[in-house]
Amino acid sequence: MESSELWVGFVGAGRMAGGLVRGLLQAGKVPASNILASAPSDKNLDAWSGLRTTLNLEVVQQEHPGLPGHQTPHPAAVLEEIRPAVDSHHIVVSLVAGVTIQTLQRLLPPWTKVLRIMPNLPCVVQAGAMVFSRGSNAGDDEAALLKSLLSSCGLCEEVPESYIDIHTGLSGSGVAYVYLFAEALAEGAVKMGMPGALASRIAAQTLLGAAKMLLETGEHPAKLRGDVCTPGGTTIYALHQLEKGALRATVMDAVEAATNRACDMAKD
Ligand SMILES: NC(=O)C1=CN([C@@H]2O[C@H](COP(=O)(O)OP(=O)(O)OC[C@H]3O[C@@H](n4cnc5c(N)ncnc54)[C@H](OP(=O)(O)O)[C@@H]3O)[C@@H](O)[C@H]2O)C=CC1
Ligand SMILES: O=C(O)[C@@H]1CCC=N1
Repeated sequence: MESSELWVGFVGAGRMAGGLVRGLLQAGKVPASNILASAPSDKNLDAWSGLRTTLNLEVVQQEHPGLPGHQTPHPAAVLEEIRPAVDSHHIVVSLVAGVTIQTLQRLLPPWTKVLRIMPNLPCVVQAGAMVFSRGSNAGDDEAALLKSLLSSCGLCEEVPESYIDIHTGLSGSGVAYVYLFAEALAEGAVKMGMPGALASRIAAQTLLGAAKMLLETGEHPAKLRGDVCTPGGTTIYALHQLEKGALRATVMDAVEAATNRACDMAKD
């Protein structure tokens, strides 16, 4: 499909939807004139300047698929609202954490083509990590279209739906754990006398470089970590402190807590 024929509508104009739009626009995948977003108020719409914004129903009444990105206690109200306008040519894509394909299909007309995605915020800089799963009416064409669109925002893999909550704990939320780590690194350097702005820039570059090496070498992180440890040198002293603070177990607990919360949100 030509990008000029493709319409993308966002029900909910929040931070994650905005991040995906920025990724899509930067990659030239969809013209700005073909993007529409709805919100119940205009408090977040400043970030959407240059794009059209409207009411929920109108997003779906246009000739384009929808990406419901709202954060409400439960999606039922929003899906009930848009349901009358959902047509067989729409592809409904949900990025709502914890809401299953079964729930989406139950709340939409039975023939609706439903896809569920879990993105993360670095989509904004086209370095996102996304997974998606398809509902029973979504076929190869719909999956390929979604993958081609989202690949412009970063890594995008189709996975069994059972992995989506895990991906939420690992990566959707995981971005925040990494920011916390970056902050802690920089604060350690500030404590030792380095100016904060410089320490933050160096912390960010350290994370970027370490991530790039992981991806480009394909090595296990333990191997790369070992390469940094000069025998009797600085790094092993620091790692000993991190192990005493149970960093590894704490991070594993964090992924588990976020994954379990995503599962629980399905029941809210
Ligand atoms: N932030 C992230 O990093 C990630 C978020 N997600 C998912 O994205 C979704 C949105 O999260 P996030 O962007 O952080 O949240 P935000 O609070 O930034 O955005 C939520 C948006 O939804 C709008 N909204 C609320 N109720 C309705 C409604 N009834 N109809 C239409 N729009 C509505 C809000 O409008 P208003 O502000 O005017 O009330 C707001 O613009 C969540 O489901 C979350 O699970 C997934 C992966 C990562
Ligand atoms: O915190 C949340 O619930 C959402 C989902 C993943 C990232 N943000």
